Amino acid sequence: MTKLVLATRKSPLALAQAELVAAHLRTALGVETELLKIVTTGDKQAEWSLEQRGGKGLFTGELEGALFRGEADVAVHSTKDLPGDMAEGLAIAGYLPRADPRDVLVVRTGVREPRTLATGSPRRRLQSAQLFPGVAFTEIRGNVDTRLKKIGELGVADGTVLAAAGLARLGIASWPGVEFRPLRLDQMVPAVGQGAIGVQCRATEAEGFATVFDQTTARAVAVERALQAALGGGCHTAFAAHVGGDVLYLYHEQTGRRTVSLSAEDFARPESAASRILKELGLL
Ligand SMILES: NCc1[nH]cc(CCC(=O)O)c1CC(=O)O
Repeated sequence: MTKLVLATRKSPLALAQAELVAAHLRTALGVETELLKIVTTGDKQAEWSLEQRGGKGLFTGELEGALFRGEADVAVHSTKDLPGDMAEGLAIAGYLPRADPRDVLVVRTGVREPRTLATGSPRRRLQSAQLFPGVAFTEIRGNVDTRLKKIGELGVADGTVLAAAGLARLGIASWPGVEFRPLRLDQMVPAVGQGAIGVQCRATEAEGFATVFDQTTARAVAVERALQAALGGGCHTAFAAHVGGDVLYLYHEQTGRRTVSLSAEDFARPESAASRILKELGLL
């Protein structure tokens, strides 16, 4: 097989994720890869509020374009940033084994209970407000290290919330001036696909990757993404779903946090499972 061109964003986290996929493809397929680094709209607009502008596909659209035009063979994404409905003609080739899916509360050293949190994510804001009644929120943008500096050095807020997987992939186990406190799945339900690196390809080539990626992650993420698609919301609605083993953790602003046991049949038919579960919760 010839070299595969792998499209990735240029952020440090995206590059770390692309290297993991490149290494995996080398081991699994014996194929070498070449990185095509792309600056996406989301990267250029660091000062925008994602909620105000609508975050859908901001980090993924340009990578998908490279696949369509044949400039890249695969695109690497944080599954969390992938819109629920995939562009026609593209498919998920698969996922790397999911890393720690939890969110981590990052607080300035010494802060016991944060009174201000810097996060723009409605999912994190609403769930944090239940953990810390009365907490106030501010926006925060930028790469993970910028965010950590804003809390530890600049004190723009008492804390923020970050994905454990992102911190781990950047090799950040500690940071000056802050403490990391991982939140349990039942305290802060992770975003759909959080911790899973997704590999996208042209639909016509998906079969070639059938046995290359992680089936357990695919099975879990299929249910999470089916729920997201059925609700029709992008990544910036206050909705969260995470499947760990046979348990679905769900958060919706109308229902709060819920857990649902999943059957083998649910995993075999994620779309039917999603609509049944959402109907039972009164969300459809
Ligand atoms: N919102 C940006 C984003 N997209 C994916 C991750 C982390 C890595 C992952 O979830 O796989 C992050 C950073 C964060 O939310 O802390």
